[in-house]
Amino acid sequence: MATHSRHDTGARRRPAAVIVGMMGAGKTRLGKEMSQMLGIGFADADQQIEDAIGMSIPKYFARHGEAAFREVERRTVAETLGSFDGIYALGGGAPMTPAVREALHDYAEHGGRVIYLLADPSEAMERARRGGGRPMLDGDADARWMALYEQRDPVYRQVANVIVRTHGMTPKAAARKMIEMTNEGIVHVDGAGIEPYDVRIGEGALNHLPDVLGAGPVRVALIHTQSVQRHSDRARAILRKAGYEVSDIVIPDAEAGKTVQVADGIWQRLGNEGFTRSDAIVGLGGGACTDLAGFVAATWMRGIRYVNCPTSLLAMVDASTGGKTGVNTPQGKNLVGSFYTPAGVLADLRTLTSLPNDIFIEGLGEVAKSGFIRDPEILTILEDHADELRAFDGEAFLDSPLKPVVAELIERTVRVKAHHVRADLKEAGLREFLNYGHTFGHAIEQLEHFRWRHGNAVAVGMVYAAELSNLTGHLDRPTVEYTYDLLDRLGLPTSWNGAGFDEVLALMHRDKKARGNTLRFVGLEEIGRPFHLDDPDPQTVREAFERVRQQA
Ligand SMILES: NC(=O)c1ccc[n+]([C@@H]2O[C@H](COP(=O)([O-])OP(=O)(O)OC[C@H]3O[C@@H](n4cnc5c(N)ncnc54)[C@H](O)[C@@H]3O)[C@@H](O)[C@H]2O)c1
Ligand SMILES: O=C(O)C(=O)C[C@@H](O)[C@H](O)[C@H](O)COP(=O)(O)O
Repeated sequence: MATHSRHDTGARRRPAAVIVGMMGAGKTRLGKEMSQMLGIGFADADQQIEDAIGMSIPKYFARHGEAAFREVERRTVAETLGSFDGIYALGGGAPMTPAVREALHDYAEHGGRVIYLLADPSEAMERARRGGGRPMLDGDADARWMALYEQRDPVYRQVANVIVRTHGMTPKAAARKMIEMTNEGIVHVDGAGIEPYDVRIGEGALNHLPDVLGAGPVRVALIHTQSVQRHSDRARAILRKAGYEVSDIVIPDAEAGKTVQVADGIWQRLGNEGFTRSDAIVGLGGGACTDLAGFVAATWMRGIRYVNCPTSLLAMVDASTGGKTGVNTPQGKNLVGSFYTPAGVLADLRTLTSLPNDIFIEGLGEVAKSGFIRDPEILTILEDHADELRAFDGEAFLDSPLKPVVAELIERTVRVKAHHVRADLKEAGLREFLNYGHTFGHAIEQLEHFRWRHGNAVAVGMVYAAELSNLTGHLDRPTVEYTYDLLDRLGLPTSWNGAGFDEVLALMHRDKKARGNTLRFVGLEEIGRPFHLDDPDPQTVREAFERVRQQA
């Protein structure tokens, strides 16, 4: 499980995954299957306890009572969580003990995966009955099982960070799904004014859709573009299987879909199809689609639940997280919108299999931005893998050595985004650093009538910001040269000559960071140290433009 090693904080051993769930859910069966597939060990808490007490659990229960049993269980679980590195299945009642919950919470906080195995109740009841020897089911077994389920289900949901539904699956298919869903990166986003949510990055992340949407919505509007039909078909199947009524809404591709006219068409459909406040929206596509879907969610009945399923690299690393939603107007990019936080972000790496090479490369622009403003390790990874990244081939991606590299770049970039959003949701200061390269970049997009892709425009915008920082005496020349060199190696543009200075300047004055007649930029003092560059000398603003243009 590659993801876990990324979170390792020391030499301490800990399970690759812990499985919780009701009696009869298949924790032992599927845990063994997972451990065989992964070639790692398996431990079952009930078996460990029976070995330790030297008798069967029912006998121990009868002699010493439940409280004594729970104490042995607590000790066993605590010890195993700190010393075992295979798959660990817990007894159904273990998470009901507060100390076990705390230990699981600590384990999950340090990157551990707690899987709630959610089987179909009738299947699980039947298995639990067949298994016998379960003191908690004494009497009417099915009624007892149901009562325990009602008690325990909310607790399992609280301790787990992965919920896997196995209804109708063979044990092998279920174990494969469990491996897939645990082997993913999770970035938690919280902060003032933010209902906390997770960004999940991995193959099969779309499987989380029902659990992120929850039981509230009856209807779900699945907003997507034609270009991602294959993936929206998969999302629709997952949603329908979970019992939602799905409205399929196809919008125009790219920036053409990010308009108030498109939003209006969707508002009309939601109205005609009876969408209420408890219903939900899923935006599946590139950043233009998730921006638009979020905007519709923010405005429909003043705000309904939404989940983003980004399918381009750029949307995975940036657009889908942080709650900036909006549309463009003829006067500029993203001029109308709202800060509105998603309920979750599911970045399914499988969707990248259909992503064209040039759109993947565009996404590297925002990845590099995050390296420049905060995480230099991102730049090192980009340097080390520039040739392979530049040669990205979606069809070969999932089986290629590039997959873990891209997964790590996505997770690191999302962490940079989460850091800024957490501290400053509504962009009063720190969050503006995420706008590095955007003042000039947005002007290019507008002047090129969106024929230039966002990430490419931001790449040139970063060159402009680096030159401006250099001209104002903040950034050394080698770092400016490094910016040109790295972006160039990744296949990103570093110059632009599409319009005159006055047109660019007029658009930069309309940037959202501008105040009154004052231009405001994000500059760089050194890699990892952005700063607010307010009201720079007009001559320098022009000179930086000339430098970027001269290269073209
Ligand atoms: N909200 C934010 O915080 C934020 C952050 C960064 C960018 N953005 C916005 O995001 C947009 C740019 O995002 P983008 O680069 O994803 O552009 P995009 O949405 O235009 O997608 C690029 C192209 O790739 C296609 N595509 C996407 N995923 C695909 C897949 N898996 N297979 C095949 N084709 C696929 C799209 O249909 C489109 O043609 C801009 O509008 C930008 O302003 C928003
Ligand atoms: O999340 C942010 O904040 C950003 O600035 C991220 C940018 O990369 C992104 O392009 C965003 O859409 C720009 O927003 P805007 O406020 O400049 O329109």
